[in-house]
Amino acid sequence: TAACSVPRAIRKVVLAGEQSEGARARVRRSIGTPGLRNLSPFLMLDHFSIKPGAGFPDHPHRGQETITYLLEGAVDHEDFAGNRGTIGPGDLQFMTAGRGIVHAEMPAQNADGSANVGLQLWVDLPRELKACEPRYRDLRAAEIPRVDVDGGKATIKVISGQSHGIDSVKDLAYTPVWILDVEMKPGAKVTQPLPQGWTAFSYVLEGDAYFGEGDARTKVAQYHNVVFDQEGDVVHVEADPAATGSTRLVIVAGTPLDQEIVQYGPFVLNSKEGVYKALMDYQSYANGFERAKDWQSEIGK
Ligand SMILES: Nc1ccc(F)c(C(=O)c2c[nH]c3ncc(Cl)cc23)c1F
Ligand SMILES: [Fe+3]
Repeated sequence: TAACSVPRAIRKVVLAGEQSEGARARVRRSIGTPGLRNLSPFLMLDHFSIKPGAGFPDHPHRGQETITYLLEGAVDHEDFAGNRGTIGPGDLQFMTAGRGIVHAEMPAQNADGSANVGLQLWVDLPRELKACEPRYRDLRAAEIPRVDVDGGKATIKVISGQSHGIDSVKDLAYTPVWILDVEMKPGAKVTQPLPQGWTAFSYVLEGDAYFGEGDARTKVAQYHNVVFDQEGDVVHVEADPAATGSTRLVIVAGTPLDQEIVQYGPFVLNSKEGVYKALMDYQSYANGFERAKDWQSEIGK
C-alpha cells in the first residue's frame, strides 16, 4: 500500500526585517539572524534590493556556496580570476566559493533606475569540500522547467529538485538543495513532497500563504520565513480564494550537514582555527587568495 504522506508541521515563523548591507544595499534577512540560526545546511537568506549606485563591492568568500536568484532587474558579477557575467530576471548563479573567491556583485549598468531584487541563499559546504576549487554555474530562466498544478491555478518553477514529475537541471550545487518557486492564483492548493529528513523552509515573496490543511492551516504573510519540522514528507500550501492578487513563495530544502559551523562573515569553516586561518590567508594572499593581491574589480569601483 502506498505510504500515506505525513505533512510537515511548522516549527517557527520569522519576519525578515529590513537592514542595510554592503554599500547602501537593503536586505530582508531571515536565516542568519539571531532569531534563525542553526538551520544546516542553510547559513543565510537575504531578500535583497539594490538600486543603481548601491551594491556589494569587492569582498571574499570561503567555505560556502552562494545561490543568487534574480527576481527583478540584473546583477553583474566579476571575480579575481577574471570571471564576469550578468544574471537577469529569472536567472540564477550558483557560486561555490570553496577555498576562496574575491568578487563584486553590482547592479547591471542598463538598470532603468528601478531596484534590482532577488534572493541570495548561503549554503554550507561539507568539510571535505571547504577547500575545493571555486566553481560557477549560471542557470538561465529559459533552462528552468515549470509545471502547472491544481488545474493551472498554480505554477511551480523547478529551479532545483523535483516537483509533480518534473526534474530540474542536475548538479547545480555540491550540497544537495531543492529550490521551488511557487506562484498561486487565489484558491490554489499545492501539495509538495520533500525529501525525508531534509531541512526545509518556505519564504513568502508576495501575498499571504496558508500552510497546512483544513482547520490546521496557518496564515503566513509576505516577507515571513516558515521553518518546517524535520518529520514528514509533504508541505501543503494554499492561497486564499478571496485573495485579490497572486501569492508567490519559494520552498527550499537541503541535506543537514553533521558538522560544526564556525562563521565570521563570509568565512564559514568548521573550527575557530579554520576561521582564523581564512582571515590570515585573505590578508596575506595565500591558500586560494593569491589572485586577490593587487586586484580590484572594474564593476565595484
Ligand atoms: N557584509 C557582507 C559580507 C560578506 C558578503 F558576502 C556580503 C554580500 O555580498 C551579500 C550579503 N547579502 C547579499 N545579498 C545579495 C548579494 Cl548580490 C550579495 C550579498 C556582505 F554584504
Ligand atoms: Fe558575494
